[in-house]
Formats: sequence, C-alpha cells, structure tokens
Amino acid sequence: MSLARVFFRLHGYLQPISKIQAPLVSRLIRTQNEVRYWQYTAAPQSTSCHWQLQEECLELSYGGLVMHFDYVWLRDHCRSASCYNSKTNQRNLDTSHVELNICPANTRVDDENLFLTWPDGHVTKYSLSWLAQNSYEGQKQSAMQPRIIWNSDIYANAKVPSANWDKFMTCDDELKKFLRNFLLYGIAFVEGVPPTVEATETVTQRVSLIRETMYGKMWNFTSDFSRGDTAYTKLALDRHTDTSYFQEPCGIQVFHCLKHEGTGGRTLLVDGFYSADQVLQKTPDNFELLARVPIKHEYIENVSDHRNHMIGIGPVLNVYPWNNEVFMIRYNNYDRAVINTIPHDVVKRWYVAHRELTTEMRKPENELWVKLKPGKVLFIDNWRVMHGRESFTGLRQLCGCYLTRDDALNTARSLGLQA
Ligand SMILES: C[N+](C)(C)CCCC[C@H](N)C(=O)O
Ligand SMILES: O=C(O)CCC(=O)C(=O)O
Ligand SMILES: [Fe+2]
Repeated sequence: MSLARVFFRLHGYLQPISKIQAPLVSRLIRTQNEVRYWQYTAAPQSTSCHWQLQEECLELSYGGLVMHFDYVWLRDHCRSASCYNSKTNQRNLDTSHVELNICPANTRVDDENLFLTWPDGHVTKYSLSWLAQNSYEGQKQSAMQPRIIWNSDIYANAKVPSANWDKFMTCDDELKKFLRNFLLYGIAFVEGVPPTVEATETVTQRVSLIRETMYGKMWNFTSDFSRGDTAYTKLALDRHTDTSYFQEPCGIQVFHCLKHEGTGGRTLLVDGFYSADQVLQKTPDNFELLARVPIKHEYIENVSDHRNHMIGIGPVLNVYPWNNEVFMIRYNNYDRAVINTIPHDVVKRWYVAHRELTTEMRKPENELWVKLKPGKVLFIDNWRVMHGRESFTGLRQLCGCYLTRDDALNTARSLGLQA
C-alpha cells in the first residue's frame, strides 16, 4: 500500500505536509545564530479593507491578509449579548439552531468593524482586528508557542540567567522572567534552592501542580534497583522524553540532585524541536512520516510491590495540522513498543526517518551537558527537550517530580505571557 494511501486512511482530513502552502521553514526568521518563530501582530500593516460575498464564505482583505470566513462560522461566533456572555467568556447561542446554509441579508463595513444582518434581523458586529487575529489565514502565519530553537552554541550565547530562589519565591517578575525563558528554550533553572525534597516541592508550586504518577508525587531516587526501570541504575541513559507510554506524556520534568559522592552523572539536554526542524529542512518526507505514523510506547513493570502496564500511542512528532508547528515529541527508544500497526513497506521508511532524527539529536553540537548540583533545580519541557545522563559511580540522589503542563501555561498566561 502506498504511503499516501496509508496517510489518507489514517488522516484523510489532513493535507500532505508538502502541499501546505507556507511550510514551517519559511515562517522562521533567522538572525545571526538565533532562530525565532514569527509572532503575529494584530496591528494591521494597512487599514484598508475590502470584502466580497462569495457563494459559501465572506472574503475579507485587511491588514495584508486575505481571509475567508464561512457564513455559519460568522453566525456561530457572534459576540452580541444574546449570543455570547462576555462575563464568563462562554457561548450562549445554541449552534444547533443555526441554519447551516445561512447567508447574511445585509453586509456593511466601516473603518473598524464588519456588520452582518442575518435573515431573522439579528445583527452581528465584528471588529476587523478581531477577525484578522482569529482567521485561519492569520493562525497559519503565527506560532502558537513562540520559541527559540537551540543547539549548544545558541543556548550558550544566549546566556540565559537562572532564577534566584529568594526572588523566585517572592517576586512575580522573577517568576515571569523564568517562565519566559522556559517557554522560549524549553529548559530553565532556579539556583540557591535548599537541597531538600520539601524545598524542591515548594519551588515547583510557584509554577504548576504536581502530576502524580505511579512513581509518586515527589520522588527521590538512587541507583537502588527499587523499580523496574534503567533510571534506577548507574548506567548511562541516552536522550529521551519521559512517560512516552502515557496517552498524554507528562508536560514538565523537574530534577534536583541532592547529593552525589562519585564521578560522572552529568545531565544531557537536547532540543528536540531543533532536531525536528533540521529533518524538516533536509528531508520533508521524513518529517511527514514522523508526524503521521502513530507509534506505541509501553511501560511494563513487574517487581515486588510494583505492577504497572502503561501504553501510549502517538506519532514521534506531534504537529498542529494548520501550520506544521511541532508541539510535542515522544522519543524514547527504551520504551518504544512493538511496531505492529504499519505495513512493512512503510515500516522501512519510518525507520529511515527515525534514523535521520536520531542522527540530528546525536550531533555533538546539539548537546548541552550540565552537572546538576545541590541547590540548582532544573525544569525541562518534556514535550520538547530530551534528557539523558552519563553513567556514574558512587551515591547519587536525584529528587524531582512531574508537573502538569496546563497549569504551568496557565501561570504563564496569568503573568501576561503568550503560552
Ligand atoms: C523520573 N523517574 C525516576 C521517577 C522515573 C523514570 C521513568 C523512566 C522511564 N523509562 C521513562 O522514560 O518514562
Ligand atoms: O538520573 C538522571 O539524571 C535522569 C534519569 C532519567 O532519565 C529519569 O529519571 O527520567
Ligand atoms: Fe528520563
């Protein structure tokens, strides 16, 4: 079976990535060493507005964008008091009562607004800038999550400061700076934290809620083989994301090394979004395969008190279909399960694509190595940045937890950040 047909069956509603008009690459602006996503600004470049009623949609040209709004959509999103409760930000309108082939009886535009009168006399008013911000065409050009993708040089040159424990706990501005860096780079540090599990928990509560898993809430582990996983040994671990075997992998991972009396044990960090972007630029077909083919990850634990069987299914690269922006990477070769849902010819091509991504991720120039010390707490975006570790000797005690992603983004938004 051809790949195209497999895609059609699995994701018939999606356009092939190669056919999407504005590929991800063209939406990146490169400045010196830095790669940054566009931020769409609502401010229109030109305030002139043209509109045209087409058979199925209203075409609106405004602020340098040509936008298309379906009539049902325009009726459904009406912000009038009877259709929308602006106190609760919830829809009042019962969408099921809207005639699917509805068409405005009258249309008018002034300097700032579009006015539509519907056949029953109801009037909808949209500000043109609101329409520009909320149009499909506008969204296609903007990033959901502005970010700076990095290799080790880019990260080192950015000289991203760590937050300071005292300030972090008391000053919202320090928290905001920390979260801005975390959103941009997918990693951030707090220094000067007392080397205890309690203080580590306290520091995380500024950011989000703990995501309890079968490993507990806060964990504090050594190489004692207490659980059925290589993390609980002294062995090196290649770069990976954690909990790839959850339907929704944990959003954030927190590490605080409370003690290490021995050698080795450095932490490896790699920006998975940077590697994915390299694949997209070099071999878009491989990017597409990694974004389309669902893969299983599995955690089977069978040691004394701990019996767990977790399965998570999803592509290695999770992308928003309208703009190809990668929002989550599921990459863990240890926990990847049997591949049995893909025909053999596609399997081979998937392995080729996976190999290319792995090659990018393993390039030494993409690796950031840090030695975690007591007092230095590391937050990792587990949907983006891979972590690994060097083998070590001696007693090494690592504490930390997972955090819920929604609540971290909620904190960021409450401080005025785009998240
Ligand atoms: C972090 N902590 C030690 C609690 C758990 C480690 C989980 C390791 C697992 N192979 C995974 O990648 O998800
Ligand atoms: O020991 C470490 O530094 C990290 C181990 C690991 O990958 C994990 O706990 O998720
Ligand atoms: Fe891990």
